[in-house]
Amino acid sequence: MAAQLRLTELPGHVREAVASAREQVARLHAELPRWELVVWTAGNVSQRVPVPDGEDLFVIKPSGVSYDELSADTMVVCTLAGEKIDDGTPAALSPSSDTAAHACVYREMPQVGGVVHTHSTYATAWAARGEAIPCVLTMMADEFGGEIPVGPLAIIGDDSIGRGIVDTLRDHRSPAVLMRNHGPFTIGADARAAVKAAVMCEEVARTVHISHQLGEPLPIPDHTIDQLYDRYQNVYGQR
Ligand SMILES: O=C(CO)[C@@H](O)[C@@H](O)COP(=O)(O)O
Repeated sequence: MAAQLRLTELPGHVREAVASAREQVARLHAELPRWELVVWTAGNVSQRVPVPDGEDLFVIKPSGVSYDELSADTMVVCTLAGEKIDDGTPAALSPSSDTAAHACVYREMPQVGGVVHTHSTYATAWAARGEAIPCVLTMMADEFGGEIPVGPLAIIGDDSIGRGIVDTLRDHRSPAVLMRNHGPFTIGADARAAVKAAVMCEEVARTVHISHQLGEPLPIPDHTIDQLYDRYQNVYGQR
């Protein structure tokens, strides 16, 4: 625990931002079983807490806690070094086992406000083959701007998973990466956007898998992908 950092001693606006992030992240974890992206506790969501004139923090779920037992009060607050602060939760309550990976993404990609990790079945099946999901659906062009790339085999325990995510996505339009032999990690402007990317990643992984079983999916020309991506990112929905 970063003992020198105590939530109760932070400025009021930071404490309010932490409280809001805790509510959002706790609520968003319910989306993982809702969209059948996880079994048991095998997935996690986090959100950055910007700290003006200081180092940002982030909020992440506690490790191994059932989704129906999660609440805002149990969301763990960490530094960008991935260390739990004195956040009011029991000292023994450990953050997600993927905290180092989330922290690495937040340190290296300042535009990222949310990170999600699941082992959703079809996306993880593509990850097991180390095969990128080709951009053969307009929905993929819309959300991912091209293929969903594969990241390296990296073993949990240090920030090698995080470095693999950053090295793969840093210069890529996709908000999702299939970490080889492991599963998808997604990023977004906030946790909700990262959860959406995880939902869409599993949906297109399933569709392209089914298409592959029946024949060879047809590629979409790059200029068409660009056109679809631009429309979806800048026009689609309510502005
Ligand atoms: O993939 C792994 C462990 O290998 C983790 O993402 C998964 O079990 C979820 O762990 P947490 O409950 O977030 O610690």
